[in-house]
Amino acid sequence: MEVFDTTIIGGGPAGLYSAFYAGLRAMNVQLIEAQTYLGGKLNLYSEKIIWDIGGIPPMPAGQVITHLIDQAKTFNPVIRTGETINGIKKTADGNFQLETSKGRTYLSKTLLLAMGNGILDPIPDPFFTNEGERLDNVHVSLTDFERMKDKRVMISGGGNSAVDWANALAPIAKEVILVYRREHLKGHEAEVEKVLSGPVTCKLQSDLISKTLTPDEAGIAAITVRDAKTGQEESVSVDEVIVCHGFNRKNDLFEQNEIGLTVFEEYFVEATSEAKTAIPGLFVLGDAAKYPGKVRLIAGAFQDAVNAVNAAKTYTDPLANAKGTVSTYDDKLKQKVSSVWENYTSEQ
Ligand SMILES: Cc1cc2nc3c(=O)[nH]c(=O)nc-3n(C[C@H](O)[C@H](O)[C@H](O)COP(=O)(O)OP(=O)(O)OC[C@H]3O[C@@H](n4cnc5c(N)ncnc54)[C@H](O)[C@@H]3O)c2cc1C
Repeated sequence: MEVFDTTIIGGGPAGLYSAFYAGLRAMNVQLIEAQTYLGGKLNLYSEKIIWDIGGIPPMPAGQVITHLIDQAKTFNPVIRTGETINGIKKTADGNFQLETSKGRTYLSKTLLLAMGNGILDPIPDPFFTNEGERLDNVHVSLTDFERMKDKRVMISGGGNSAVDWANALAPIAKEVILVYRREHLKGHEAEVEKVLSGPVTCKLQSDLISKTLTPDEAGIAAITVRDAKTGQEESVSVDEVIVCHGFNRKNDLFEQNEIGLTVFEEYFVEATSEAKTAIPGLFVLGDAAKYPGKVRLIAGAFQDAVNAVNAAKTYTDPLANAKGTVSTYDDKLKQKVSSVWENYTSEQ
């Protein structure tokens, strides 16, 4: 059976960038993603404009995913989607043996844990269903902005996602009404400030009491909102509803491994230094990692990926350059560099 130099668990920004970087370091790589699609959490906000990745012009997260996937494929790693790692052991000769949901077994010299907060499924809320049936105008994520044009959109929730959606939809929707049961919104200060001072109608410390369905009972036509401070109730008519109540996280791997992999603090794996964990050959990166100063952003995932790959590289080849400086004059890269250069000059 083929033994990979490294196996990356998770196909979000951390996993995808490390697939590229490990290829750059001449490693034999496989990446395994539980969902049937790549991109990790970016799929939850694929229409949101991302503007905080250095050197990349502002673009929707969906487009960032496309670029990440293209880059990840540069050195032809094996990429498997729709397959969950649900067991890890060590073999007598020191390799990791991975068991997957498809009943397959893979061998790998090192493991890069890029599993974010685990496999995410929206937390179900019966309020937004009709006798258990999903309603047509209720969404937990958006891939179709056009649909929101000139609509009255109610957002339920007050965390990062709710705040981001409110700001993103305000310029195109007829009205955005954000309802949150707490007093303060959570999220980046600038984004929260924008919601509070912009055109979004904010109903804080408010609860959703009851709903009126559309005549065909396929969607929600209006929601009664109660102001918890005054007790006043108001029926708000809506065209679309976005529910941002968080996600259930599945992280069975922490219970289903025989290598001593444990959760350090809720959903996180402790990195000792430069993405190293207490388990030799196992490295952690991206949102899954916990260490002082960890930044849970795409840019943070990229830095973790470089450190994790360099650590994995020197684990498999102790004589390899630990800092991972890769010259574009390297034989392996010459051809790629010249084709990039040709494309660039022909576009000028
Ligand atoms: C609403 C919202 C808005 C955000 N906006 C920004 C922004 O504007 N800019 C920014 O820089 N960051 C933003 N972030 C943060 C950014 O999305 C994360 O920091 C980034 O996605 C982390 O990447 P990751 O690869 O570590 O994890 P994830 O993106 O979570 O990917 C982890 C992947 O691992 C897979 N996985 C988990 N367990 C297994 C298993 N056992 N087997 C196989 N696969 C598994 C999961 O399915 C998932 O695809 C935002 C986050 C949210 C929620």
